Amino acid sequence: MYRILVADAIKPEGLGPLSEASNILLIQKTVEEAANELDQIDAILVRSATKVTEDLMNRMPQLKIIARAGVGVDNIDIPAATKRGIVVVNAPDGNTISTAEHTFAMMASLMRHIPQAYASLKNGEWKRSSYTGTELRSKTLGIVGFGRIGGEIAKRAKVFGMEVIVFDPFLTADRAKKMSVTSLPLDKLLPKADIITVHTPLTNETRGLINKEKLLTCKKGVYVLNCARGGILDEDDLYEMIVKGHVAGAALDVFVEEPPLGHKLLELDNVIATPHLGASTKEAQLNVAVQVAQEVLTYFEGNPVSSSINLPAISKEVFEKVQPFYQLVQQMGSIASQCMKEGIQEISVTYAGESLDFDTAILTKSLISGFFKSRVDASVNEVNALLIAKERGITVGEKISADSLGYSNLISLKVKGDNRELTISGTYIENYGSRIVNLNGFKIDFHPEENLLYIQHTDKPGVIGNVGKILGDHEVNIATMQVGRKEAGGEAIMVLSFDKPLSDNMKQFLKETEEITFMALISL
Ligand SMILES: NC(=O)c1ccc[n+]([C@@H]2O[C@H](COP(=O)([O-])OP(=O)(O)OC[C@H]3O[C@@H](n4cnc5c(N)ncnc54)[C@H](O)[C@@H]3O)[C@@H](O)[C@H]2O)c1
Ligand SMILES: O=C(O)CC[C@@H](O)C(=O)O
Repeated sequence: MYRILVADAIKPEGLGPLSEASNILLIQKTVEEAANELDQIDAILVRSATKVTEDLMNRMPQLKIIARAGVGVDNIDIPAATKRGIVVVNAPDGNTISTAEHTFAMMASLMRHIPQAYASLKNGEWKRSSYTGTELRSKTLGIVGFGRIGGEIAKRAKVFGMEVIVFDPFLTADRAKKMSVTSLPLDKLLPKADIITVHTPLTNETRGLINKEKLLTCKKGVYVLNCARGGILDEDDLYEMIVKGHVAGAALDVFVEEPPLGHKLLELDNVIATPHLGASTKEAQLNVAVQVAQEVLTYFEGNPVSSSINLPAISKEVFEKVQPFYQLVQQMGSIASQCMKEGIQEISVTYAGESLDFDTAILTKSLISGFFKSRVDASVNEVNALLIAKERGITVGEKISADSLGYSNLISLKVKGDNRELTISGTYIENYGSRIVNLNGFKIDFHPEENLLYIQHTDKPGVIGNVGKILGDHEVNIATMQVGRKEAGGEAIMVLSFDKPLSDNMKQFLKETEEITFMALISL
């Protein structure tokens, strides 16, 4: 049974797939309310209120996945989660439209003083001339951060007859052209814009991105908006620039500290604000809940998730292509690791064949996690596998080869240890499953079963019979046996599978067969 803590207000209708699953228990409590059961929690679902710090993660030793019902993950300590092998997923586009619409509503309200006029009217006043506004038409809108929300705002601005200029260091010329916007460096955008709205994530680079120095390069009378994350617009600098009359007004949905109780910016008449409402619509909340519920379910079904922050992003089409190889590579990594019980310097994997024609990074991570699971512990997964390899000074390489040796797909692994090397190749055959087709240069063909014994020996009459006899004498039933050799009388291998795990003692008995040069018990 997986225990999932729903720590923030997430729309229950969206959690249907989780509440219907028989192996999942949903616990709707805050972290404080669940204090006594944190050590049993497998997944946590949050919005922006709960801060998932390293300390909180330490109180949750079983935690496997953190799901953010929204976009921004600045309330989650991603490096700490990655180190622990905890997958972090979000709902990247479920609230895009709502936030774009909210930003637009804020912009119109700011330019027409709607909140101030409303408050005045409610106060019994009728001050029409005090609230003369400015049209949006023909104004230049500067969008800083041109991702999903930035793009939706541009579409709406164009319909209002605005000119749109954007700054985003990762924007391609192609997307700028498709969206009919002018892409400019930040220092060129700022002096041109009548209104500036920021839509970047909050990172070390974007914290304070728009500060006093930058605001001074803007037109006198510029309007600014922040419906992304508190701190992208430096709050102290913004306050000063408004008070000095350089900035005409600001619209803020987000703050460095939330709630921003007693914040000096809220005292200014030309600052309008909402309490982080960008994503607060029925539609967005349902969308994000459905998206994260599906991701968590996918994860607990043992399948790769599609919107992880600390794993490579993977589309539905790629997911379908990856799935057949996902377990095969983990098993290959695990076999290699159990056959190479020594210090490892290098692991390299080669992908060949048409059915492996996708970004194989996720497979390499899965393979490396399989390699480390038997060495480190079960908390190794695709999230932290490469980090663990790096920490241990192991180089991981990935190559694509045109030669799949006649297979429709072929994955080959080479592990270089302090004293030996090991190679292993596997393939996935539709309707037939995973096969290991080469081990240490020996052609072979076996299905990676749960309990295996790998023996390398001199090719002599009686060796196979002797191994069978020793196992039989100890009441061990052989389920399958595959043999391979390069040439008669040279080195040969056998791979045996069993219904039950083989005890370590059996290795001692088998070692008496002097032709055996190497042996490894493998459990998958
Ligand atoms: N107010 C709300 O309720 C609410 C709701 C949803 C999202 N958000 C926030 O809105 C922001 C944007 O969300 P999104 O879904 O559009 O994200 P996105 O990832 O689609 O877009 C962000 C864009 O910022 C760009 N960027 C990154 N670093 C930059 C830099 N240094 N300078 C300029 N551009 C940079 C990226 O290239 C990307 O195109 C995020 O901060 C998110 O947390 C707020
Ligand atoms: O949970 C919320 O309402 C805020 C969501 C928003 O800030 C986001 O980043 O998705």
